[in-house]
Amino acid sequence: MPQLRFTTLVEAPLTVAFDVARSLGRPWGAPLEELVSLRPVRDVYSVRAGRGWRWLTHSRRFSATGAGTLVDEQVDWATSVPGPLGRLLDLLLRRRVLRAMQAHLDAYAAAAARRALDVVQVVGAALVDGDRVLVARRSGGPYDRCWEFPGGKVEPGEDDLSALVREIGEELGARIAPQAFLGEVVLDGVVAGGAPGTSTLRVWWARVVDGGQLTAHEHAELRWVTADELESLDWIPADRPLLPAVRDLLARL
Ligand SMILES: Nc1nc2c([nH]c(=O)n2[C@H]2C[C@H](O)[C@@H](COP(=O)(O)OP(=O)(O)OP(=O)(O)O)O2)c(=O)[nH]1
Repeated sequence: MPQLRFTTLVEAPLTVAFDVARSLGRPWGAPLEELVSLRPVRDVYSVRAGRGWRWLTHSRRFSATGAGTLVDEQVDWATSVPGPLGRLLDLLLRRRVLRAMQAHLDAYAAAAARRALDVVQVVGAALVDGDRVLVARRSGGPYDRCWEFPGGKVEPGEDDLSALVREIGEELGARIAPQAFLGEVVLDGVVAGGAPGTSTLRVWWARVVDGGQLTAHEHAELRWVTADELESLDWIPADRPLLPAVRDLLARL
């Protein structure tokens, strides 16, 4: 069965990458049927009886990376003509799909990066020391007394890692070295006046580099916990999907 794959790295959080992809539509002239829509990680569309094809499906997977959202797309189709004529038709369709997707993806990546500028992002650190990770308890606001990853909002023009280093300096009085990207979750609450479900929290594994004492300048409490203690804490609910990645990290180190 003919098939083409495409990979695009979009400078936008998962939610923006997904929402912009959907608002732009698909580069096919025929009506689309939505088969799957799992915001913000996956969707699948199909087109029936288009020009020259019997059917065509277009699936996308959106995954978080430290550099933005990776969008993996796959287009599968079947032609209605058998034999050599069918093979020729397939070649023509392949060229058409390639051209349509390339134009679509260039416009898409640019539109998502532009939209990302309007969405305030949150970054957090999973600070590890030995077999423990630092968790911080919020003080005040809608998540009063809930546990979270220390961090905060990325300021306009700032990149994620600079924001992370700055926030941890302000909140804990410590200098950190980010090590690796751990994961991204959708925040269902309002962040900086934005629509609920638009901002995401992106968390990096990090180490404290200056070896000094950590001080809770903005939190009610700081605690170093083991992997086994993680689940039982009263976390901000949106953070929970990140806990398996933190457990894995602690098991690996
Ligand atoms: N830092 C952090 N924020 C989280 C987590 N989970 C979660 O939903 N949030 C939400 C709570 C807030 O709505 C938002 C972060 O805002 P913040 O108040 O910590 O940011 P900030 O330090 O930049 O604060 P400010 O400018 O408002 O003073 O993200 C988490 O694990 N860590």
